[in-house]
Amino acid sequence: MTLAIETCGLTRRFGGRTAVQDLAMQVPAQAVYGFLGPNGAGKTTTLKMLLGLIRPSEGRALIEGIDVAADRMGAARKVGALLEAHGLHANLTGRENLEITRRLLALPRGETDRVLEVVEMRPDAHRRVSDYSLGMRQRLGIARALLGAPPVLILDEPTNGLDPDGIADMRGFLAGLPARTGATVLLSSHLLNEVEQTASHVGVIFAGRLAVQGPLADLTARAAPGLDVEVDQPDRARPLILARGFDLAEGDGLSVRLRPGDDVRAAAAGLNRALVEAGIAVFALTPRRRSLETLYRHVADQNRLPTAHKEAA
Ligand SMILES: Nc1ncnc2c1ncn2[C@@H]1O[C@H](COP(=O)(O)OP(=O)(O)OP(=O)(O)O)[C@@H](O)[C@H]1O
Repeated sequence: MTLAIETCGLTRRFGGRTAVQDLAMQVPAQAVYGFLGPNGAGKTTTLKMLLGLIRPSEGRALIEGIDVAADRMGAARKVGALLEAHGLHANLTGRENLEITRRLLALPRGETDRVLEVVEMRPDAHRRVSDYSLGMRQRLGIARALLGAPPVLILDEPTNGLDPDGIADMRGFLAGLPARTGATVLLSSHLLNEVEQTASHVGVIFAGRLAVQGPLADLTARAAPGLDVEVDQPDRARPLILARGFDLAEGDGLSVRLRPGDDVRAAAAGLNRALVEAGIAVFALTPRRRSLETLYRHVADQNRLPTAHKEAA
């Protein structure tokens, strides 16, 4: 497997505080890698180390095999980035903004039209950025990251602040980027739905440590199936469920976590019988599909941290 991004023992301390610890990230070429974690987990610090904007305290980061600390400019040539602060000039047009970067990078003239085409913004290129929606600004920021066709794109929360339509558009756009441009995409997010619908690979970071990583399909297949249980006496049902060897997830309601490999239908039938025999009325037993959220909740419980936000939309 060719790796577009690889980190070994990557660690960053701020004073006595460790923001990122011993990170071993592996992003295969042409993946869309969703880098997921709650606020303050260390995502931005990691991205900044990958971009050579801050130095690691220990360990190293490789972009397309180039050590970022040893050859910062060489590594930078392989990467296009979208960070939170765009630095777009609001009083210039979209095209003029791109032209500034194109000239700085000494790229051929046609490059601006090429990236405008990729983000489908040619019809709006002549308008001032001050008249753009947030979604259009994000796209223009991505167009700028695409200038020079770098093999790796690093995008920090690319759907931040977008409306539901904008989020859906951006997801489709990002998921299709590797096929359209051959690039590898690393995107950070605290939104599970976004990552589940966009990414081919996922890494979850908690308190500076990578808790899980791998192809999304493998990770969700590994997630234990679940059952949501609605009864008239949850307080009596709870110990009964635990006595049958199942776990209960934190939160409102009775969210039963089965064991990996458990048959959901057999577990539901057995649980239903036990509850009814105990005189508890069962209103509903709803299987929960294996999803990134199931896995995330499990890892979050193990790390005793709040779950990431579900999308409001
Ligand atoms: N320059 C800095 N000085 C001191 N502490 C810092 C600095 N930058 C980040 N930190 C700390 O490192 C930890 C990780 O922060 P980081 O911004 O990487 O998290 P994050 O996962 O990107 O969170 P968010 O989603 O909120 O941006 C936090 O505890 C943060 O306070």
